[in-house]
Amino acid sequence: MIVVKVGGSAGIDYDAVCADLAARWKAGERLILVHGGSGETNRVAEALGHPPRFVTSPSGYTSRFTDRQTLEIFEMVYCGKMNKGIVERLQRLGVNAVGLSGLDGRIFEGRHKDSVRAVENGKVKVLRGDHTGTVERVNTGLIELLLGAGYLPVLTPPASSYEGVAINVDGDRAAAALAVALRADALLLLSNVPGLLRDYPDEASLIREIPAGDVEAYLEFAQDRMKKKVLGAAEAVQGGVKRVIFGDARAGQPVTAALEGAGTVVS
Ligand SMILES: Nc1ncnc2c1ncn2[C@@H]1O[C@H](COP(=O)(O)OP(=O)(O)OP(=O)(O)O)[C@@H](O)[C@H]1O
Repeated sequence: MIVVKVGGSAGIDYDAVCADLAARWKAGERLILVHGGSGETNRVAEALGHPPRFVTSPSGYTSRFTDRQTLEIFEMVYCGKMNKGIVERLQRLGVNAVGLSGLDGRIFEGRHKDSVRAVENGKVKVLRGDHTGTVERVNTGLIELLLGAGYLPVLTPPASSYEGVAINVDGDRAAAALAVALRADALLLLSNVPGLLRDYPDEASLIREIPAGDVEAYLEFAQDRMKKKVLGAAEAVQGGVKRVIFGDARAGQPVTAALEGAGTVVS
């Protein structure tokens, strides 16, 4: 079983990702796709007059402040345009894909965090009304039901809180939780960069290998949102996933290339 997470940053070639996935699926490989949608969410939020707000925690992690209106825009893009766009591509390629969010059947479940600590103008502030959380539980029963019946699951945030409230969760860490829960052989984190760069944005500074026991030491090279990807990789290998690969989804055969070792391989 392979869990593939494809991001939502500018430059990602979803046609290439879906064509590669479809070929592998038809050859008999068991796959699950998790996707993001941050770039398009930012664009739509601006267009709707509710621009995105990113906050940085005292420990340096950046996240989207998700008030109720932002959550609704997030759902429009992630569960709507992005999810259905990917499902349509796969259907056209002859793969019976089913697109679901983490809310559906509580595929992804976690605790709702209503407030976030953010550093603004050098001061730590507590912002309330946030709809975020971290995936703590995965409904593997529903995923296995779909896979067992021949459907390729295409999953996206948000998740469900334990009270049934929609929460924005990091897609990379959700994919890591899924890979752990399903005892996946590999987790691919595909985005618009060749992998983890030692000297971002210099693409020649690609880090090719990271020893599984040492992932957190590489957090220092990741800026902003890349930090969550590195954290997700650490969680996956600690949870027993044998290989995590940060790969490039901009062209070619992104899934195959990553599985063949292009990108940053954590093992
Ligand atoms: N050291 C680094 N190496 C590679 N990319 C980095 C690094 N530091 C920061 N980045 C940034 O991290 C981004 C990838 O993370 P991001 O979460 O934005 O992408 P995504 O997974 O495509 O999106 P989504 O949140 O929609 O799933 C890259 O586009 C790059 O700009």
